[in-house]
Amino acid sequence: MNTEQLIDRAKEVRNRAYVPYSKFPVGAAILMKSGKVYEGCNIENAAYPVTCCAERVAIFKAISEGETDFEEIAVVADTNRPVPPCGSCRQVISEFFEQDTKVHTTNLSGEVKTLTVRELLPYSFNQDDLTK
Ligand SMILES: O=c1ccn([C@H]2C[C@H](O)[C@@H](CO)O2)c(=O)[nH]1
Ligand SMILES: [Zn+2]
Repeated sequence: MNTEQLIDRAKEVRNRAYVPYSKFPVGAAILMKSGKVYEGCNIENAAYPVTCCAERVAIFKAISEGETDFEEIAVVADTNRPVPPCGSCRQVISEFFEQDTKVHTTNLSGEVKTLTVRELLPYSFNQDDLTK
């Protein structure tokens, strides 16, 4: 599975987004080190803050299946620039991915901007901060 194929999987799952409020579908696909792929789309709610982003849906699916070895993630939306993951997702990505893991942000025009987790969320709060 190459990056292009992973982006295609993100585009596919984007079609299953539940977005009656924002009408802004997002898709995410994660390649695990095992070769397995986990997909996620954003799922909204009438109580708006209950919404879960595509990235977190995909990550939580993997974690709940006992898979923790993340290789790379692709995120896609219909945006003018490659879609940047929100702050909450950056924090969750940072919790579970190695800091040099690649995050491929993309849009439907085919633009791809690849960042590392570290670049996406520098100076992150993490579990080391919990113990002095
Ligand atoms: O990277 C992003 C950015 C936004 N959203 C979702 C949240 C909400 O459902 C909609 C508009 O913010 O897009 C994602 O899923 N991922
Ligand atoms: Zn998010």
